[in-house]
Order: sequence, then C-alpha cells, then structure tokens
Amino acid sequence: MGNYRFILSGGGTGGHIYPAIAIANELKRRYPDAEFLFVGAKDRMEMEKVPQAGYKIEGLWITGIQRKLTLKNLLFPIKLISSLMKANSIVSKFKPHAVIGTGGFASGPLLKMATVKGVPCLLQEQNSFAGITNKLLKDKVEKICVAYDGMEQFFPKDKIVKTGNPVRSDLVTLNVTKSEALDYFELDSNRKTLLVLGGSLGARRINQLVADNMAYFESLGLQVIWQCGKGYYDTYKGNQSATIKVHAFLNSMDKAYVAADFIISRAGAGAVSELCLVGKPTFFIPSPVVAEDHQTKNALSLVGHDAAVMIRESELDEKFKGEFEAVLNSAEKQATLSKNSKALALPNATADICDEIEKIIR
Ligand SMILES: CC(=O)N[C@H]1[C@@H](OP(=O)(O)OP(=O)(O)OC[C@H]2O[C@@H](n3ccc(=O)[nH]c3=O)[C@H](O)[C@@H]2O)O[C@H](CO)[C@@H](O)[C@@H]1O
Repeated sequence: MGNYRFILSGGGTGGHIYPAIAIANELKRRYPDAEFLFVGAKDRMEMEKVPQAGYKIEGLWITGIQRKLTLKNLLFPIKLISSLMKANSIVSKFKPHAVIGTGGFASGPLLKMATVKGVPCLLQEQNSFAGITNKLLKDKVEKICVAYDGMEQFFPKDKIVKTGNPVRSDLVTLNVTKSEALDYFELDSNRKTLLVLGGSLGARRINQLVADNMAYFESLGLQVIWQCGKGYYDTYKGNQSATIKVHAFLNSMDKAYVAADFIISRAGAGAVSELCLVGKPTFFIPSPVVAEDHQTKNALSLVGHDAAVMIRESELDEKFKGEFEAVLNSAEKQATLSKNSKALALPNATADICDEIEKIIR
C-alpha cells in the first residue's frame, strides 16, 4: 500500500511544527508515494517553515483563547466556527487515511472534524504537562504518543504509548564535521563556541543575559552563536562581531549543535529532546511563563540525572557566572553531563510513532 494520504496538524511555535515535519519525513521514507497535507494557523510560523520543508500547508483562521476580555477573544467563537467549517471541507476533500496532531490551537478544529468523520487520529504530546488542545481531543483519538512518564493523569491509560519526541533525522545523525559547522558560522576553530538558543521564537531574558555579558564571554575566550528570535533581531543585530554571530532563527540546527562546545537554552520539549541526542554541556534557563511551569519540569528531568544544569530566570543575576564557570573549568563535569544526557536520548521516537500510525490505519 503506497497511496496513503496523511494530514498533519499542529503549530503556533516550532515546538509543535518540527515534530510534525519529522513524522512526515519518516512516513514519506516508508511510503514514497503517500500524499501529505499540513494544517496550521494562518500567520503563524508553520506557514513559512512547512513549505520550506517541502510540504503543502493550509492555514485556519484560529488563535488561542486569551485569559483577558479582548477583541481577539470576542472574535474567538467566530474564528472557531469558521475553522471547524474549513477543517470539515479539508478532511472531506483530502480523505486522509490517518490524521496526526502535534498540539497547538490549530490542530483542535482539524482533529475534531477528522474524529467526527471517523478518520483514525493519533496525538503526539511533547511535554510532561498536557496542552489544552490535546486534553480536549483525548477521548476521540486512537493513540497518544508521549515523551514522559506519568501522563495517565491527563490521558486514558490504554491510549498512551511512550515513544519520546520526534526529532528531525538530520539532528539525530548530525552528519557535519566541526570544521564545516564553524566555517558555516564564520567562526574560529581555535576558540570554544557557546550556542545560545531562545526557543523557536527567541527569549527576552536570555537575550538580555547575552547582551549584558558579551565582554564576559570574550574574557573567557568564547565565541558565540546567538539565536535571538525573529521579533528581537532588530534590537540585537548590531551586536554582531567577529566573535558574536547574531541570528534571528537558525535554519541549520545540525551545524549549530555540531559547532557548539557549550549550550545555553530554553527548555522547550523539543530543545530538551534534541539536546539529549547532541550530548553537549547544557545550561537550561526555562521560560517561567508557560502553562504549569512545564519547561522547568522538562529541564529537571535532565538535572535529576546530572545531565544538565538549570538556572531559573529569577536566579540569573546571583548564580549565572558561578554555575557557568564551574562547568567551563571542569573537564570532568563536562564529560559527566555529556554522558548522562546522551543516556536519556530516545533516538527511535519518530520510527516508534510511525509504527503506531501504521497500526491505526490497518
Ligand atoms: C514559549 C513556549 O510556549 N514554548 C513552548 C514551545 O517551545 P518552542 O517552540 O521553543 O519549542 P521546542 O523547544 O519544543 O522546539 C523548538 C524547535 O525549533 C527548532 N529551532 C529553534 C530555534 C532555531 O533557531 N531554529 C530551529 O530550528 C529546534 O531545533 C526545535 O526543533 O513548544 C514546546 C513544545 O510543545 C514547549 O515545551 C514550550 O514550552
């Protein structure tokens, strides 16, 4: 059977998009003649990133619901109805054999209509805390692939399969040499490289930390790849120099990971899964404003195994330099962090999820 049709839906941030792309790539490898359609939210980053990865995407007019009474919120019911109607027409026309939802508000209407029409659906939940959309859909889908233990508190136990988070295959294999990677970023092979990641949208507090500590990093002999986020690029692009490379977004994460000797990162679920595979000494600075503080939980799942260092935003002023230098000055600590983080990697997640998809379409 090669002519399967799959819809993948999810988005809003990279954390929901890249898992969908990783799954689509693996399904395409297994079924080269299969057809794929992505469904995301209009105006969000999936509308750019999915076509770059070679797939078609349709955008729904939908946003998340805000906690305050705003114009956006008043429009929410209208947006929801319009999205459900469009989702209905997409599912009717495309006639998918299975639908995969990777979270984010865009996947809500699409999976809802797919389940109403009896199309088998699978959810992939990246975090240790279930997102609202996935919680709303849980009873109607066939399987829910998760990355953490203890997800029975959110989802029916018999639907849960622990697979880990899908990671794009080029980040699993990391087939680039260090010198190629450093050349790509125009960096010096005689210096150690610090990679700074603010999550797919960039992180305000991490950007401030880097901006305040440029001379400090220089004094430690480091050069920096600084991913500041699209919305912050105009503010920080002037900091670019021979040793500080400022990027809005990194389109070659494989090269960034290979170039790095040390990494400072947000603790989005995707970043955490990738950083285990990469196995470089990592300092997590979790976002304190995400639901249920889930990034702190994501980071602690590594810190508990001596596989990474975590510094809370509220403690940065007091602790950053001490924690940073304790790792920089200890080859032994660096080796421990690398070894322990690699031991937590789940490199077969994408294949395991595709095995589950195959089971629901048969
Ligand atoms: C602020 C917010 O709501 N963050 C959430 C969002 O994070 P966010 O969107 O930052 O997502 P993740 O850390 O999960 O994944 C980021 C993905 O973007 C890629 N990437 C990132 C930067 C870059 O320059 N280039 C690039 O390709 C990474 O390789 C990774 O594949 O979704 C995650 C997964 O549901 C959640 O855990 C996070 O809490």
